[in-house]
Amino acid sequence: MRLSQAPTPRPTAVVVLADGLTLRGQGVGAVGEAVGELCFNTAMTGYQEILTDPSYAGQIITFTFPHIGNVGANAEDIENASPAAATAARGAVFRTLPTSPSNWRAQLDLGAWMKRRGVIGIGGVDTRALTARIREKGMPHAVIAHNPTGHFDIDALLAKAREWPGLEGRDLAREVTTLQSYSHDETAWRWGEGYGRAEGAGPHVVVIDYGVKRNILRLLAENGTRVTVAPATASFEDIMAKKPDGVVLSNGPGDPAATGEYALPVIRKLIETKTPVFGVCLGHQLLALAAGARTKKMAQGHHGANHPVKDLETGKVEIVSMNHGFTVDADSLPDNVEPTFVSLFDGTNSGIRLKDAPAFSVQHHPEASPGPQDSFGVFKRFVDGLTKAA
Ligand SMILES: NC(=O)CC[C@H](N)C(=O)O
Repeated sequence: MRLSQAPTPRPTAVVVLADGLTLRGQGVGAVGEAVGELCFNTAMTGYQEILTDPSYAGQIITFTFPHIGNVGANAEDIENASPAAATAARGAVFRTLPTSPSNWRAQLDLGAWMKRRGVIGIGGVDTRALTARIREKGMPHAVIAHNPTGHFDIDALLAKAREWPGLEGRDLAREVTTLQSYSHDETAWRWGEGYGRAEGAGPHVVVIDYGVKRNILRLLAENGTRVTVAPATASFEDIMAKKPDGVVLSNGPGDPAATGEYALPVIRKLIETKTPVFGVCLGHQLLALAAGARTKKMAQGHHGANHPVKDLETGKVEIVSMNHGFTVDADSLPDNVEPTFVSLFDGTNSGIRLKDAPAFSVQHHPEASPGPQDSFGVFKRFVDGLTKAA
C-alpha cells in the first residue's frame, strides 16, 4: 500500500531567531512582521486570554499544545482592559494551523480574530523542538513575518532580530496602560449568565494599571469592592485623592526595574502611609523593589497554566497560572520582607509579605484566565483585610 503524500505548501510565514535559525510555515492572522522575545506557553486552553494578556507586550508566544484554535474566538474571553493593550503578544507560533472552530461560543475562527487584532501567526512549526531549544538556550530575540506571496528577505529579518534591544531595561507599562481613570463593575463569568455587574458599596480599591488583566478587576468586583482603575503614571496624590481603602498593583509587561523609575516612589509612599497593598506579577516585582529587593531576568521564564507553588505559611500546594520573564531575587529580600510562596518547578520566589506594613503580593496569577482557580481565595483575603481595617 502506498500512502499518498499531500504536497508541501509554499511557506507563507517565517520565524527568524537572532542566532540564525529560520523556521518556515504557513501564515495565519495578520500579515506583516513583528520583533520580540520568543517564549513558550504550556497552557492547554485559554489561547484567547493568553493572546490578549497585556503582559505579553514585546513577546512572541510558542504554544506547546499542538491544537490551538479548536474553540474559535469570541468577544468575551478578552483580558486587555485598555485599548492601548489590544495587541499584546506580537505573534503566535503553532504546531498546526487552526482548524474550523467547533464551539457554541465561537464567533470567529482564530485566524480571522488574530487578523482583526493585528496578531501575526505561523502554523506548521515543530514546536516541541523549538521549545526544547528555548529550554536549553533561553528565550531568543526573533522576528515573525507573514507574507502571502511567500517572499522573505531573511537577512533583513535576521538583522532586525539581532538589532532588537530586548526586554531588559524596557518600560512597556506606559505603552499599555489606560490614559484615564475609570470605574469597573464587571464581575466573574458564570455558565449560562456570562459576566455579571457589581452593585455593592463595599471597600474602594484603586488598581494601578501597568497592563492589567480584566479578570483581576472582575474578581475584585466579585468580592464586593468598588473598583477604580488608574493610569500607571498616576502620582501618589492622584491615587490618594480617590480615597482608596486599598491599592492593587497590577500585572504588566516589560522590565520591573525600568517601570520602577516612576512606580517605586508611589509604592514607597503607599507603604509608608500603611495603605493596604496587593500586587500581582509585575505588581509583585514592583512591591519587592520598593521594599528594597532586586529583580533579575530569567532564562526561560514561567508561562503556563500548570505551575505548582507552595504556600509557605500553610504548606499547601496550589496549581497556578504563570506568565513572567523576570523574577524577584529571593536572596535579596530585606529582613522586613517575608517570602510567602515558592515555585515548586525551580524554587524561585512566588510571593512576599511585608512584616511592618499591610502589603503582600504574588508572582503567579490568582485571577487565572486562563488556568486553575486554586488561588481565587487571595482576592477574598485582600478584601476581607480592607473590610476589617475600615
Ligand atoms: N505577567 C506579568 O505581570 C509579567 C511581569 C514582567 N513583565 C515579567 O515578565 O516578569
